[in-house]
Amino acid sequence: MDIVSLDIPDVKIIRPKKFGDHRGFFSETYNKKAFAAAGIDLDFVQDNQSLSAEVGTVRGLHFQLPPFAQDKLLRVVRGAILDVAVDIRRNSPTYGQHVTAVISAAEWNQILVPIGFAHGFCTLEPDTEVIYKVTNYYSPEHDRGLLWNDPALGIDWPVSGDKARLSDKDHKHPPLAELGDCF
Ligand SMILES: Cc1cn([C@H]2C[C@H](O)[C@@H](COP(=O)(O)OP(=O)(O)O[C@H]3O[C@H](C)C(=O)[C@H](O)[C@H]3O)O2)c(=O)[nH]c1=O
Repeated sequence: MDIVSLDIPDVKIIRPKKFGDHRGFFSETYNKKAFAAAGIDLDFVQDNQSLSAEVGTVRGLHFQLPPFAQDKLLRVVRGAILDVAVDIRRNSPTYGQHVTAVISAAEWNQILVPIGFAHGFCTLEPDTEVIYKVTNYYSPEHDRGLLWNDPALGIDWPVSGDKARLSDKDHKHPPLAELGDCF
């Protein structure tokens, strides 16, 4: 298993080993002991899966407030996404800054987005299927969002606002300037 930190080092890219043979492949996609040995000691309590049919589907930017804040370990089992994590930890030197990574079935990579980040992605291929583990349960009362295309974030999304496919909810999140203190 390889682990690489992104420019905001709390966000990491993990690539598990993939054992191929004439039948196909096998991969341990998560191993708590291996993660702990790499200094990532998290207890995941819920698995999520989403399918996005169209290229340019944007889900995000989402987070849950404490005490239901979530670390997320995300992978793509079909297709590809541009994944985005925005640092919204008020006292962080990288507050308001973001990192991106292409996460795809072909790359067989994963992204670890810790508590304190608003998370989202844009699909790069049709019928993209994402699976991710979270360290806290879903709590609608603590579910919050940040406006995906807030100019203040400077995120270079691969889709323009008029072409992106979003949920009604995701059109209405506040920009960073109106977010207040969350973490
Ligand atoms: C997140 C979640 C949602 N739901 C229900 C609530 C809605 O009725 C339906 C769709 O939820 P939503 O539109 O929030 O789904 P996404 O837009 O894919 O949200 C996710 O998108 C980005 C990428 C994230 O990082 C979050 O994990 C998550 O917010 O599933 C549940 O029942 N449990 C859950 O944990």
